Amino acid sequence: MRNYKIAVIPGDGIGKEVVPVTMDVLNHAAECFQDAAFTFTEFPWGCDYYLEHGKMMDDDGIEQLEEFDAILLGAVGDPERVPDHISLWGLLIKIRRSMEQSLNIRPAKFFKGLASPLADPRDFDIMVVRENSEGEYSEAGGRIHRGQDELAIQNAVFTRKASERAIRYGYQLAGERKGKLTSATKSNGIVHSMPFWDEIFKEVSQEFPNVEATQQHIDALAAFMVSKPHEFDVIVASNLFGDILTDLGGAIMGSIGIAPAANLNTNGDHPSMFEPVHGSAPDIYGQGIANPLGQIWTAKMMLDHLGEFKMGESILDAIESTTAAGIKTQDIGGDSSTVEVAREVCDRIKFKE
Ligand SMILES: NC(=O)c1ccc[n+]([C@@H]2O[C@H](COP(=O)([O-])OP(=O)(O)OC[C@H]3O[C@@H](n4cnc5c(N)ncnc54)[C@H](O)[C@@H]3O)[C@@H](O)[C@H]2O)c1
Ligand SMILES: O=C(O)C[C@@H](O)C(=O)O
Ligand SMILES: [K+]
Ligand SMILES: [Mn+2]
Repeated sequence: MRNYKIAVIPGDGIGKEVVPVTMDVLNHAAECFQDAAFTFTEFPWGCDYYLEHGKMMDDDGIEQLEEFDAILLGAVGDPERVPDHISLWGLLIKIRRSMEQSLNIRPAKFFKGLASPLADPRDFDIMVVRENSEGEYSEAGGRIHRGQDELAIQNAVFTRKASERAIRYGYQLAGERKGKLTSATKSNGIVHSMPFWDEIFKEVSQEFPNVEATQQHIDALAAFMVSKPHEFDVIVASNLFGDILTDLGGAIMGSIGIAPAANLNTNGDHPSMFEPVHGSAPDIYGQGIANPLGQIWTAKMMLDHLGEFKMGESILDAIESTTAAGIKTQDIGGDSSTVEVAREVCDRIKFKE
């Protein structure tokens, strides 16, 4: 019996609704397969914790997380009560950076049984590799003066090391898939970091002669993701560009409530973290209507990461068969609750040899 220790951080808002049902799905899959089990340890960190303790997580929170095989996170943010930059940098981004989760892998694929808002979505299957450690998300900069002379400077940071790491991963992944890699750039407007990114994209292409490499300015690329998503395979993007493209990826699938993400630690020194692309959705929190499929899909990504491929596949199959049967939350045109959808996914998990 393989036993996995999973740290669970539901966080804020609908994170507290979609995470518990995902633990049910994982437990259910473990019962079906009989050869692996999960021990979940829950952490109460988030905005409630901040308002009580003045910090988003324990001071030694990162050390506490080190002993786990993986982290399952819901969402962080309660913008009415805590400024978003405080909550995200105090928990989500803190974990991503301290645990060197330098890549954020986010799929977007055509889903059976889901009405995409696109008139002709075709059978698209995209993987976005988002650089997850630097770029436009940087603490370098500051604010000076007050009043009419006040100014803010925000520096983007692009290192050769992190850019190369994301781009090389993109090439490798494309090589294992359809062999097409698109780099999101903006080197017509952003004159230092983006030409640098493009140069690295070109250099690394030499190692992958079988991958068809294209670069596209982010504005046009965003439009193409809507007009011809089926032409993409892997897209590699800086932190902010990848962030934006992956909400778009969720939207063209049918809802951002479906899209999952894997924050991968690639040096093996720390656990990786699995969370949906969406946030805490304060507008629907508390109604029991949040779509749990994005979070449940993160369980599949976590299982792949742990080497439990069959179990992961069985969860994705169960998700697809649930939507195909029309059991869906409101955001994708159904009337089922979070709990009903998750229960249906559990019931549809089948053992695979
Ligand atoms: N990784 C994260 O934890 C993360 C990601 C994005 C936003 N946030 C935070 O979440 C808070 C809200 O941000 P936002 O409103 O920009 O983005 P959001 O993703 O929370 O919500 C955007 C819209 O999508 C809907 N939505 C999101 N997830 C859904 C689901 N599972 N089912 C049905 N509908 C869903 C919401 O109701 C809302 O209308 C902010 O504090 C923000 O900083 C956190
Ligand atoms: O900008 C971020 O990384 C936070 C959130 O929008 C996400 O996509 O995880
Ligand atoms: K999230
Ligand atoms: Mn985002």
